[in-house]
Amino acid sequence: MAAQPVSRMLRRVLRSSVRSCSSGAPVTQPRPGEPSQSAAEELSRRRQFLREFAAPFSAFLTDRFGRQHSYLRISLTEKCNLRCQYCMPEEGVPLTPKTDLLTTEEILTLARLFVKEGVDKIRLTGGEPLIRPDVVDIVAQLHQLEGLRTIGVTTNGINLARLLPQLQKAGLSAINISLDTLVPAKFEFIVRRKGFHKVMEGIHKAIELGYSPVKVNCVVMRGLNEDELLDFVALTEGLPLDVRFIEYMPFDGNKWNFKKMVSYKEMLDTIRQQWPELEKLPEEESSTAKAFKIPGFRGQVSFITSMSEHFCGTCNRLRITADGNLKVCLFGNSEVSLRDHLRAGASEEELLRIIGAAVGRKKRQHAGMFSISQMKNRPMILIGG
Ligand SMILES: Nc1nc2c(ncn2[C@@H]2O[C@H](COP(=O)(O)OP(=O)(O)OP(=O)(O)O)[C@@H](O)[C@H]2O)c(=O)[nH]1
Ligand SMILES: C[S@@+](CC[C@H](N)C(=O)[O-])C[C@H]1O[C@@H](n2cnc3c(N)ncnc32)[C@H](O)[C@@H]1O
Ligand code: SF4
Ligand code: SF4
Repeated sequence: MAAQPVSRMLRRVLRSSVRSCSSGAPVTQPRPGEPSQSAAEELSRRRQFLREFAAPFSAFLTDRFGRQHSYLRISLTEKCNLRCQYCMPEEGVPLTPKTDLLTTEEILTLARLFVKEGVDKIRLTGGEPLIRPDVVDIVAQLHQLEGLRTIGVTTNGINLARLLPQLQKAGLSAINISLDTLVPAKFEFIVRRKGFHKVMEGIHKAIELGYSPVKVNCVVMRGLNEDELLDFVALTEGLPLDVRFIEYMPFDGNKWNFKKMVSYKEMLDTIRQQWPELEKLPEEESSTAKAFKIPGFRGQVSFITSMSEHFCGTCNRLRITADGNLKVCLFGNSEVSLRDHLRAGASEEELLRIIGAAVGRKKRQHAGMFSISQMKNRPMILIGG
């Protein structure tokens, strides 16, 4: 049951009006004598309108809790030029033989199918997506897909300054860069490789090329970098960055333990002690991050609170791993191989039925951090975030 083109258009217009509202664009002006409406009220009014009047979303991408999955994360590679402690074991991970990884054609075939069904945002991840030799070409081909509004990349930033001009020309619209410390020696310790200055160069290149905001992902770990929270916040005074502090999450081989996790509340307290004027901002309904700003600063800070306050209720994300598995939840170990079905010659309808069944089995929420830490899952590098 493919979504109708007109209803897709309507949905998109309405969604974009919700987005423009949540991103701080002007809201409806009050009539003379009426109280002015806050951005949050306006956002909630537009969402209500969207729920009531927008045409149905693809049934295959809608789960039993009514969540509509319009955001697809595709892992382009299992390899990486860094070895971050929180993501992978020092000795590396067993890699899938090349013949079992998705080819570029297979990635594009799947992307086309998902976009046809209503996915309007694709994020390329990895491993490190910018080490895939044809990444620029993949972005260019995705850019041709009608209905795809956002093409994003999450990168460690090492190859970014060099590749970003080409990626931008190819159609890359959003960029998230991982950086966990502002101290070069600590960088080497956390990621077990050199490259701090290249990442900084990548961040400045993204700003120079007009990406706004440039999101900086910072995984906060006790004893490692929680003492740098205020320095990261200070960075947003003069730069149009969205620094996103991420709670440390458990994955296979990353030695997670509760004591190393710094919770959202604790981070917020630390920042509020220095900047009591920190102000909450509205955000998109399905955002992974809670956003804040210090009045007068160019940038903002956010918190990705997967562990202490999950956001599963508004989840709109599906994942395809580099070896072609559809993973409906970051913390769920149930996967289905789209690669095998594709290679066996499955038709679009058959693929959609398989995708729909997997989405239908998606759980309401993740199992809680202590259960997750005991569960079998992939190492993060083989998922892609
Ligand atoms: N729990 C949970 N965490 C997620 C999910 N998607 C992304 N993250 C985590 O959020 C952090 C930042 O991920 P990004 O790759 O920048 O993606 P994003 O947060 O969706 O980025 P935007 O599209 O810019 O909102 C990483 O630690 C991801 O693992 C999700 O669906 N569930
Ligand atoms: C797995 S990486 C892949 C993309 C790219 N290599 C990068 O580092 O940006 C995607 C995101 O997941 C985050 N991440 C990795 N391991 C994590 C963990 N244990 N807890 C929270 N976030 C994690 C990274 O910081 C990064 O922002
Ligand atoms: S977080 Fe990204 S850069 Fe770091 S090891 Fe994992 S995939 Fe590589
Ligand atoms: S943990 Fe799973 S259900 Fe929750 S937001 Fe992440 S992907 Fe979605």
